[in-house]
Amino acid sequence: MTDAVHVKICGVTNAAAIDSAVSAGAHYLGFNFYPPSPRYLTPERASVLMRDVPAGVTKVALVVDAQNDELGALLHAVPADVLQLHGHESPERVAEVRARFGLPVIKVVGIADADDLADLDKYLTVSDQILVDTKPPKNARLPGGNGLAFDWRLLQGRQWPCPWLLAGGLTPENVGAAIRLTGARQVDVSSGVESAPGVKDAQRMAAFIQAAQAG
Ligand SMILES: O=C(O)c1ccccc1N[C@@H]1O[C@H](COP(=O)(O)O)[C@@H](O)[C@H]1O
Repeated sequence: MTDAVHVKICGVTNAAAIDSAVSAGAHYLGFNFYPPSPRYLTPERASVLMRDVPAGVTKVALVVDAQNDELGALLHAVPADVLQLHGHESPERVAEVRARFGLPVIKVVGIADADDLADLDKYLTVSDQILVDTKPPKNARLPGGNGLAFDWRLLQGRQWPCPWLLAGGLTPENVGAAIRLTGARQVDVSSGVESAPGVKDAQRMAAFIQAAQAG
């Protein structure tokens, strides 16, 4: 028997959403520190919410092209377990962040076509995990969290030497198919389990986790 698929619920913004996600079996919770996002939390607010996350659930701090002073202040304020780098961070920058701040790093790589998979390879030795997400369209307001899927067939037959998560436009309705097609053992979702931008829906989170683990 294989282990259950791990689910990351990204962009939780209040205690009720955290409770629902944890009760439903989320393995990771994502806290968003990108100010333009509807899921943005101030470090002060996030630190209050993160204190009550049970041990065993990984608290991920999502940042976009954050500089060292910003990261230092953030990690001084919040008890994050992992950093998610969701911007244009180079492999050298990922290595620097990991060494300087001493936390495991999830580097996000955006995929639109097969060429983007070559970029992914550059991060395999510097990142603890890779998050394979949809490359944002040029006119997108956000670098992620847009509810857009990429062609999952691009990942068929791929294997990487480090753990990875699949993201981008996942929903309770499509996550099972996405897992079957890609072989993902970890999935990440934000807008697909919301009733409005930034508002997590308890039923959709539970349905998503159930579908992923049945997947
Ligand atoms: O969710 C956001 O607002 C966000 C903002 C900036 C960078 C990343 C963001 N979200 C991440 O994007 C993926 C995919 O989101 P979705 O499921 O397609 O809505 C999500 O898993 C978050 O990690």
